[in-house]
Amino acid sequence: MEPHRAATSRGRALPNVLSIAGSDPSGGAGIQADVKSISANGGYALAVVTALTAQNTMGVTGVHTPPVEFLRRQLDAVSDDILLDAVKIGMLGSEEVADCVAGWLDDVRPAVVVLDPVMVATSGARLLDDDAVRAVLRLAARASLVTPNIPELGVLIGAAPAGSWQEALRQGRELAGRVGTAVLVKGGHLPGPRCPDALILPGGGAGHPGEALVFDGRRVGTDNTHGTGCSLSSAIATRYAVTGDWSAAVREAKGWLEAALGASASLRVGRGAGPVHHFHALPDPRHRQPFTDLAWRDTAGLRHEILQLPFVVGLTDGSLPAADFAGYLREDALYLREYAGVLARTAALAPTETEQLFWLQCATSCLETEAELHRSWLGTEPGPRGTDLPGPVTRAYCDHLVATTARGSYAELVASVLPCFWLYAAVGDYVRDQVRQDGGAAEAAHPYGAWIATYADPVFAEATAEAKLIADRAHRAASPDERDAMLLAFRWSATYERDFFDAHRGPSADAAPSEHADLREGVVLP
Ligand SMILES: Nc1ncnc2c1ncn2[C@@H]1O[C@H](COP(=O)(O)OP(=O)(O)O)[C@@H](O)[C@H]1O
Ligand SMILES: Cc1ncc(COP(=O)(O)OP(=O)(O)O)c(N)n1
Repeated sequence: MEPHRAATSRGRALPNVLSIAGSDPSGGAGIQADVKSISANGGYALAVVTALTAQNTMGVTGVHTPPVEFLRRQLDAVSDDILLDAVKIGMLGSEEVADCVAGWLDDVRPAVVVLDPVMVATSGARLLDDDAVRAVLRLAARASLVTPNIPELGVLIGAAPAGSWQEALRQGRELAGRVGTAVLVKGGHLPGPRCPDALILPGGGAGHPGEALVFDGRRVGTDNTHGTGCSLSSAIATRYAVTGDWSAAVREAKGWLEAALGASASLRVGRGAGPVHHFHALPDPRHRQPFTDLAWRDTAGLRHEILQLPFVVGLTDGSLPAADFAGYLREDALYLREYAGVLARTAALAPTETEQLFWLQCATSCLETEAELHRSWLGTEPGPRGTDLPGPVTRAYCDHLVATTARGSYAELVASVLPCFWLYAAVGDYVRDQVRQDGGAAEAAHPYGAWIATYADPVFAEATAEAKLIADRAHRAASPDERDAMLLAFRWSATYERDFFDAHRGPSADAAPSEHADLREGVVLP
């Protein structure tokens, strides 16, 4: 057996780790899982394919093994050129393939070899001929570590699969003694809430031959265990190449795999036993960008729709009927009253005094704007609470906001209140710019010119900018689930903003602009 040599990668950024294994086109096991696992654990992955399987999460439907001469060619091509810090061996399929790999190992003598003696897939499909077991044992004697699962361990020592952890450890010791190689006994196939693995070094880690170093772990409640053996052995090979320490390599690889199993539900691949999430530790690319960039891009379609709405077109070219504009202002006043309450609740959840004060000031200015809308534009005083009922869109929008306050996440709430600032400001800027493009005279003569001029309020623009900064800050501090919830909350509010504009175009939409001349300069609406 090749003595365990320390990793040769020290001084290089990443160790070169070669996987010699079969292909699983569904990506969860085999060489595809190995490449992901090596990469996720800090190695540079190389891959030599022993066999092709037709496979998905439900099972294996076929195996095709290319001529072994070509396998040897692949192996030589890699080792002639590249210094290998570790080799992981997976599915071999036949005695001929196993002997070909053994011959190459004898010629190249890589520093570290981890052998996962793949025999049967979780689905039950055979991935190794019966008469190839002896060839695998010959290969095991050339490896640094062998990682059989419970049934494979039984086959390798010619016994029935162990029915208990103690029995598995006994079998592991027997295998280590027979092949003179370290053995990792894996508890995945045994029942129970724990999922231990144990490392048995044939020479004994601390001078105790056959001593088992147990790595306890919890059993993750998932069916997504396709490729756990492939992923674990590749991760151990990589971490050993980095650390030069088997105990550290197993501990780190096992911890990584447990987290990959825990995150597997987020992948949703196939209908059977799904893959683990090899890259669970990488930040979700969606979350590396500021929330405001993500949310703005996410709602591009909605914003485009808003600018095409008859209400916005009519407001811009002055053709909006007075009744529709008045209806819009009335609903706006009702909305602002409830929105002020939502902002006050946002303030209550704010993590800093500065943010708390900001939301409270916004709530106050909403109530002032509501009063101003009534006095200057609608010719009424704000009525007592509950006397004037909002329309269905306003009701639904406010209910969405209030429901978000009830869920209690500050980040989600900030995302849900933001479109009212930002979309209103953006639509306002658009309308003002469109009207200005027609020249100052057109602006002065515009039936809604006085209203449109209010869009230029610098205080509101400042508040919008501050609300965006707060949303980005909350997003950075949020959990992945909360970040998803933020995006969804923003999208819902943006949808209601669109519907709010869309609700204010009545049957009088064809009316001539001259009917609205009385709206200029804040003249009281009917
Ligand atoms: N449900 C689970 N929760 C946590 N770890 C698991 C689970 N299933 C398997 N493992 C771990 O995955 C690795 C591979 O285990 P095992 O299923 O025994 O091998 P194989 O995938 O080769 O059949 C081991 O480290 C084992 O402890
Ligand atoms: C091509 C290929 N190689 C190996 C396996 C078995 O992988 P393993 O990690 O033991 O996981 P399960 O398939 O047993 O879940 C495979 N299926 N395909």
